[in-house]
Amino acid sequence: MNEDVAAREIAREQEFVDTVYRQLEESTRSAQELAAEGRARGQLGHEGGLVERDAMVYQAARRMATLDAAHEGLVFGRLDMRAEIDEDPRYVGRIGLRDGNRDVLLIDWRAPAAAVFYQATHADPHGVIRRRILRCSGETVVGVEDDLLDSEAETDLPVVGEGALMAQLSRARDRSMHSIVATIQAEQDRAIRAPNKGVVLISGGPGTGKTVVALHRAAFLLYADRRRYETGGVLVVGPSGVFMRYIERVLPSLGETAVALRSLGDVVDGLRATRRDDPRVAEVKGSAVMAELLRRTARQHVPGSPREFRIFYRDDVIVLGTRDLAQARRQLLSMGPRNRSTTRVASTLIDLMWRQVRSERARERTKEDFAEEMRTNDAFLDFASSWWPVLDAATVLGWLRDTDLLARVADGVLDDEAVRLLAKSWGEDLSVDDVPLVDELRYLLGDPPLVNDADEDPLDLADSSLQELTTAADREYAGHRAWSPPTNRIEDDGYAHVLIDEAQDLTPMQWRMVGRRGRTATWTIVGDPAQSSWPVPAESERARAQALGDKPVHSFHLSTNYRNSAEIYRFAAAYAERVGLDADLPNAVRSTGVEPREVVDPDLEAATRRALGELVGALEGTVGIVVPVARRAEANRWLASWPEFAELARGDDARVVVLTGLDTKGLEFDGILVVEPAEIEAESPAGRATLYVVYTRATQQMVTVSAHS
Ligand SMILES: Nc1ncnc2c1ncn2[C@@H]1O[C@H](COP(=O)(O)OP(=O)(O)OP(=O)(O)O)[C@@H](O)[C@H]1O
Repeated sequence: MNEDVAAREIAREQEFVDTVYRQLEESTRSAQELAAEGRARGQLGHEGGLVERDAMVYQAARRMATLDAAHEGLVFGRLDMRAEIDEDPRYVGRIGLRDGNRDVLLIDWRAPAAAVFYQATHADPHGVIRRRILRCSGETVVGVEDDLLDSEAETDLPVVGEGALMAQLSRARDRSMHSIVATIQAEQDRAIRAPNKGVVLISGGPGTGKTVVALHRAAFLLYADRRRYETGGVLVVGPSGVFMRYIERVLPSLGETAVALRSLGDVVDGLRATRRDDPRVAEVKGSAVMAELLRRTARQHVPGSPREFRIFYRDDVIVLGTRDLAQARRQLLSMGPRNRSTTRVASTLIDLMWRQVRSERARERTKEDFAEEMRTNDAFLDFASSWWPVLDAATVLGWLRDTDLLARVADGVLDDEAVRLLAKSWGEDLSVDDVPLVDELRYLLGDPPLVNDADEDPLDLADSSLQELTTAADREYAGHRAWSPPTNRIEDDGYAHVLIDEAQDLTPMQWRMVGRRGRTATWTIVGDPAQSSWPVPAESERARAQALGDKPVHSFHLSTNYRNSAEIYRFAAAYAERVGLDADLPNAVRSTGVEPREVVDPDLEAATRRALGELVGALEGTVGIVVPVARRAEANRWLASWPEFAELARGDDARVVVLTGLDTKGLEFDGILVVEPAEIEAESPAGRATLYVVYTRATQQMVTVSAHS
C-alpha cells in the first residue's frame, strides 16, 4: 500500500472529523441560544431538556478531547458494511452525536449498534467488510489502521496500516492508564457488555486487560441505565491510592464522572488510610475471626465510665450498683445496636430505680412523677450519658490498645502470638487494615437515631461524633460522585453497583466491608488468584461468598496477555511453574526479541545503577525499581545520590520510581529493575505470588540484580 493512498484516506477521514467538531460547535451555539431564550422566558420546557443535553455532550467531548488527546480522539472507529446492510459508513466515537436533522452522525461505543465494531472477526465478520481505527491528535487525524474482515466481499475499499492493536501495545507507558476503547477485543467486549444481573466475575492471568475491561464495563453500565447508577452510585475499589490514581483518568475519558473511585483504605466514607501494616499483622487484622473479637469489644463497658449511681429521692437513697447496671446493660444490648439504644437508656434505668422506691413519702408519687423528675435531673442525665454514651467506632477500636481488654476479648479467638502482634500494631493513625475493623464496629454499634425519629427522650444524643469524621479532605473524590454527598450513616452506605479490582487480595474483613456496600447491588469482580498476597485463600473465598449472598454469578475468562512482551512473560510463567503457583497462564502476543537479564554482582548499588542507566537509555517511558520492603529507604537514598537520574526521578510524573513488591499491584512500566528478588520472595508468606506479580509488570524490558547467585 503506497503512502499516497494512506494520505488520501487520512484526508478523507479528516473531512468527517471536521464535520463532527463543526456539529459540536453548532450544537453548543444553538444550546446556548436556546438556553438564553428559555431563561428570558423564565422556563425551560421540552426544548430546554434538549438544550441541556447538547450542552452536556459538548462539555463531555471537550474534556475527553483534552484528556486523551495523544491517543484516541472523539471519533475513533469506522465500519464499512456489506451494501445490503448499510450503504453508508458507520462511525463510532466516545459519545453519540446527531446532525442538524437529528440523524446519527456518531454512534456511542456503548450503544448496541456499536457492538459489532468489537465483535466482528475474520471468522465471523457480522456483515462488516472493513473495520478502520482512526488515530487522532486533538482534532487532527494522524493515522488510520484497517482490518479487512470479509475477504470474500467484493470491494474496492483500500486497506491501510499495520494493525492498531500492536501500535497501541507498543507505545511507551506514562504514569497513567489509558482507555482501550478503540481496540477492545472480542472476548473483552463480551465481559464489558455482559447483562447486568447478579455478579459478573472476570478472571484471567496478568496483563489480560481485567482492569481496563472492568472500567469500560462501569462506563457501559452507566450508559445502559444512567438513571439507576447515577442515583444509586457505582463504587470502584482498587488495592491502593497509587493504583486508583493510575486508573483514574480512564473513566472521565470515556465520558463518565459519576463513579466513586476508592482504594481499600478509603472505602468507608470519612476515613482515609494509606499506611500498611507488616504482613503478619495484616494477616491477623484481615482474618474473619476478628469479627467475633470486635463483637465482644462492642459489648464492653466504656472504659472509665461510672460503675455506680446514687440519688436521694424523697426519703429513699436509690443506688444503681454493679448488679443493676449489669442487668440494664444486658437489657439494652438485647435491644439491638448500642447507639440505637441511646433513647432507651433513661427509661431502662428509671425502671430499675423505681423498684427501689419504698418510703411512704415517695410512694405518694406515681412512677410517671418519678420519671419526670429524673429526666430533668442533671446528675442523673450526666450519669446516664457517660455510662451509655454514643460511641464512635474508631474510639472503640482504640479500646484495644488496653492489653487487658484485648486479652479478654481475644480469649479463645486469637492465639498468644496474634494477640502480641495486634497489641504492638496500633499506630497514631489508622492503617489500611484497620479500616474494615472500624467499619465492622460501626455496624455493631449502629448509628444513633436521628433527631426526628427519636422520641422525646432528653438522652437522645443524636449529634453523633461520627459526623465529625467527614472533612473536606475526606472527599477528595467527591467530584466523581454525582449523587448526594456522604452522610456517614449506615443506611446511606449502599451502592447500585460495586466493582472490585484485584479482588484476589481482599482479606475476609475487607470482603465484609465491601459486602455491606453491595447488599442490593449488582457486582463486577475481577482478579487472578495466582497473584494473591493473602495467605489463606479458602477463608477469603468464604467471605466473598458471604458478601455476594445468593446472587447468580456469570464468569468470563480473558486469555491474552497484552502487557508483557512474550520474552518477559515466558520468564514469569517459568517462575510461577517452578515455585508451584497454580497460575492461569495467558498467551503473550507481542515479541520484542529482548530477553530478561539476571545480573549477579556483590556490589549491589553499582550494579543497580548500571542497569538503571541501560534501561532508561533503551526505553522511552517509565522504569520501576522494585525492592524488598527492608531496602526501600536505602534504594531511595541511592537514587537521590545518582545525579544522572535526578531529573528523571522528580515530581508526580517521574519516569523512574522505587516501589516495593506489593506497591506494583495492578501497575505497569516499560522497564522493571528487580533488586534482590529472593528477598522479595522471602519477606512474606505470599512472597512467591508477589514476586510473580513483579515479574509481570514490564512491557518491554526487565533486569534482576542480586548480590549472590
Ligand atoms: N484490547 C486492548 N487494546 C489495547 N491495549 C490493551 C487491550 N487490553 C489490554 N490492554 C493493555 O494491556 C495492559 C494490561 O491491562 P490491565 O492492566 O487491564 O490487565 P490486568 O489483567 O488487570 O493485569 P494484572 O492482573 O496483571 O494487573 C494495559 O496497558 C492495557 O491498556
